[in-house]
Amino acid sequence: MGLEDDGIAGITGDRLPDERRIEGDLSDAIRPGGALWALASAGPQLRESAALAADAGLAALAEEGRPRAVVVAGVGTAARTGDILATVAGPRCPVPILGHRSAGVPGWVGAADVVIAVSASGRSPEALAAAEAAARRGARLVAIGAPDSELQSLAERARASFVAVPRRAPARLSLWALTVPVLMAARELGLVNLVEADIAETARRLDEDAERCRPDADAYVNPAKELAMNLAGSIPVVWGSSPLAGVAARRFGDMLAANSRYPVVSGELGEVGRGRVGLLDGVFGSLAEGQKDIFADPDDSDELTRLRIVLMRDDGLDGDDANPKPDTRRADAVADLAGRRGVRCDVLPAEGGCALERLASLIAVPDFASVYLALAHGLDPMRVPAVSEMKDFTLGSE
Ligand SMILES: O=P(O)(O)OC[C@H]1O[C@](O)(CO)[C@@H](O)[C@@H]1O
Repeated sequence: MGLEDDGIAGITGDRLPDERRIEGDLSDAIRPGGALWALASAGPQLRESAALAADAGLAALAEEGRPRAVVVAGVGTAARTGDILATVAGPRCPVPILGHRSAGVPGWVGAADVVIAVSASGRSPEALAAAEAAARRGARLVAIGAPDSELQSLAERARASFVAVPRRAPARLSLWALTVPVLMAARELGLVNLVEADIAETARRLDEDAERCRPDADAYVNPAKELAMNLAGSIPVVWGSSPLAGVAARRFGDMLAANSRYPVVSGELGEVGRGRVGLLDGVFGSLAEGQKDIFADPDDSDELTRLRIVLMRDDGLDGDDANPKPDTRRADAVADLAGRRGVRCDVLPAEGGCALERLASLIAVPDFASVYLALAHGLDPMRVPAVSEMKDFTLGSE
């Protein structure tokens, strides 16, 4: 049993959310190792990880020049770091950046490529197999994960760079600690333009958002509690208005599924506009809104389940050479379509002066909201028996 979702302690929790649960005693979640504690440490996590990566000898990566391609290998949150790298590098990046979520590496990977193997625990079979395959094929390898792990031994045997990220929380609560070394490796390769001030500003924003979302701030001043209660009892639909916002939307989907255990639809508006937007006209969209009994008891479990849209809106940044300004028409259209059907749409705007900070501005509050939503249902966000059982099954079958 480790930090990750340990213990099949039975499923506790209440089908109906109750706001009083997040206004009361949250000592379990704020104690060191608890979910709110881990999220509140996002800023320090990012700073610490940047310092560790700076000492990890990543500069050696640049010695062989620009690679043909970069593969970021891992699963779950580790794989999300590859999506973040791709979005921070932007569509004009001269080298393809590919997230690889299954064991090993794609067949074409060879000596001209760089493989970044990421695993918070340092023992996911997918990341280990990727690191092994990269070393065998002579690709440049960087490994990122827990100190004294199998991944570290493998990296040492392959004489590859290893960034030891201390493991203080489950992978999904260590996003920033895992992401920064990936970005810093890509910076050495000349693929992202990330200056120290960007890292400092992003960490500062994470600190400020943690302060706004702190447990003793009531829902009317706490944006995460407010978002959690707006989503309570609904099917959340999280759409991002640009590639960057799309990554944040999928991240919110990960967190709502794992922490709050809500079914979520998430994606980027470019693809959504081609079909998924039809959800607005469906059983949980306009049909539910049309048949809603406005006098119904909100605690009545027969009340129709409805969609709630969370629109992560990124209007881009003037003068950002890596990322052209996104087309904002789809975001306007979705908000309008939802409004005309009576489907609630909360808009979260991206803020900040660089891609990383803008991403953080779309991730921090929703991360907290996913934990508050779990707590409002009496669920323990740190214990997800289905995840542990699934792991046991898959490891057992190997
Ligand atoms: O980063 P690690 O330790 O390789 O774990 C990968 C993924 O496996 C899980 O533990 C379970 O699926 C996720 O929470 C995590 O993101």
